[in-house]
Amino acid sequence: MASSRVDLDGNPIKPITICMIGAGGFIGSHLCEKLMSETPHSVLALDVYNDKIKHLLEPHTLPWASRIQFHRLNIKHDSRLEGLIKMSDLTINLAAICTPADYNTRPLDTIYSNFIDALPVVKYCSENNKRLIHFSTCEVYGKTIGSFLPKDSPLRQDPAYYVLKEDESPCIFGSIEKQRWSYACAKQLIERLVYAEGAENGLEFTIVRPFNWIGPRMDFIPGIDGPSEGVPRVLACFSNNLLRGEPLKLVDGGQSQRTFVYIKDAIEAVLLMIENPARANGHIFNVGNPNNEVTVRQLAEMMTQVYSKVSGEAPLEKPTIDVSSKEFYGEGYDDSDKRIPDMTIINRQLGWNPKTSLWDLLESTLTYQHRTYAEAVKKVIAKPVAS
Ligand SMILES: NC(=O)c1ccc[n+]([C@@H]2O[C@H](COP(=O)([O-])OP(=O)(O)OC[C@H]3O[C@@H](n4cnc5c(N)ncnc54)[C@H](O)[C@@H]3O)[C@@H](O)[C@H]2O)c1
Ligand SMILES: O=c1ccn([C@@H]2O[C@H](COP(=O)(O)OP(=O)(O)O[C@H]3OC[C@](O)(CO)[C@H]3O)[C@@H](O)[C@H]2O)c(=O)[nH]1
Repeated sequence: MASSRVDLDGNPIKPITICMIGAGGFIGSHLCEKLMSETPHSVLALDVYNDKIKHLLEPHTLPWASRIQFHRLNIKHDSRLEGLIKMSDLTINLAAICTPADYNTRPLDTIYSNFIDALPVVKYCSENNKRLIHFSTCEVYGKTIGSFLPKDSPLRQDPAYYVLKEDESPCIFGSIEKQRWSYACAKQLIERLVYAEGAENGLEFTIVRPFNWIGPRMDFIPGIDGPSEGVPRVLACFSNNLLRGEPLKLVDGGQSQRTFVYIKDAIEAVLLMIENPARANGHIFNVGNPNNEVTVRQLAEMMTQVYSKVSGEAPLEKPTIDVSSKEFYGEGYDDSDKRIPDMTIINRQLGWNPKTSLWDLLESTLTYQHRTYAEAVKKVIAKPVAS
């Protein structure tokens, strides 16, 4: 495996050590899995949790045991961080608060997590001449230009008004009291800082803008492996509703549009960035699937159908219910209207294209959700409520 790997230009790929911050999360767990099963690279996995990568860490007889090391640490205050970055060839920073329910209700934590806490990571990489892959977000684009046109304007159909391009599209956020944008704004500023370190101090960097990557292990099911009152991202919210046999909640009518990409397709793109530094350095990449666009309402309808297929349970007569954003997320929520990634740059630099249709990715993901959670949810529902 190690000797036969070549990069996109035919050069042999040397094994490297990667300092992966936030390795215990959704994306980190899939990236660790890929690196362990298909590459010779080593990972220093940093996170406050490791539940999602336990299967890669134990037992110690696993074939990759010598190539992955977990370090339980909080990057907010841990003096080991610089040493771990120095020991590595590449740092990948995934650590963040990145659930929209937190952006308007915990704006300070959101801004600290996505900007302040990332500062030392950028600084240590720059000072020690270490390459950095920093995870940003598609949310830095905010709203589309088209969303400001009159509802009946024909220009709304023109891709120039909605397709999001790394090097051309503006970042359009709402007013300051719409605290939803605290996350996007913090991510935008850290992107600018990384970019400036590249321009002024020669930092070798790549910035990734994920467009709604979804799949197994995303977030948590409230009351099962996360807080009962917690609000995860839409895949886990809708999975939770389906597992409990309750209607899926459509925020403000579910009219917002998203493109969803299968986590396993997206991880292929990250691996290409890791192994092709000459093609990836200095670039910002959209990583998404422009062919998988739906409104949130359509997503709910499709998930209802797919879940019925994989669980064998008939769908509810009324599978969705409308809720206002104020009721669901609280004061200060706002939304991105539409997110279609332009794929020119990632295509040109890395030749990457997503493969999996929305139906197929939902089928494998909901099969996982049903297998992992259905029994536990049934038990919780069956428990009599204490009076
Ligand atoms: N999943 C997506 O579709 C998506 C979309 C846009 C952007 N992103 C970005 O990708 C990155 C990873 O996202 P994810 O979906 O895997 O989220 P996640 O919440 O599953 O993973 C983040 C991980 O970072 C860890 N972490 C947070 N703060 C930390 C700290 N101070 N010290 C140590 N560890 C810390 C968390 O414990 C968690 O395991 C984030 O930066 C996010 O903003 C993801
Ligand atoms: O029960 C629900 C939950 C959510 N919605 C609506 O679905 C849309 C998507 O919501 P979600 O996936 O939670 O988050 P966003 O796409 O808005 O934001 C994420 O995008 C990338 C990332 O940066 C990290 O993943 C994050 O910020 C939205 O319109 C919700 O209102 C619903 O109707 N019902």
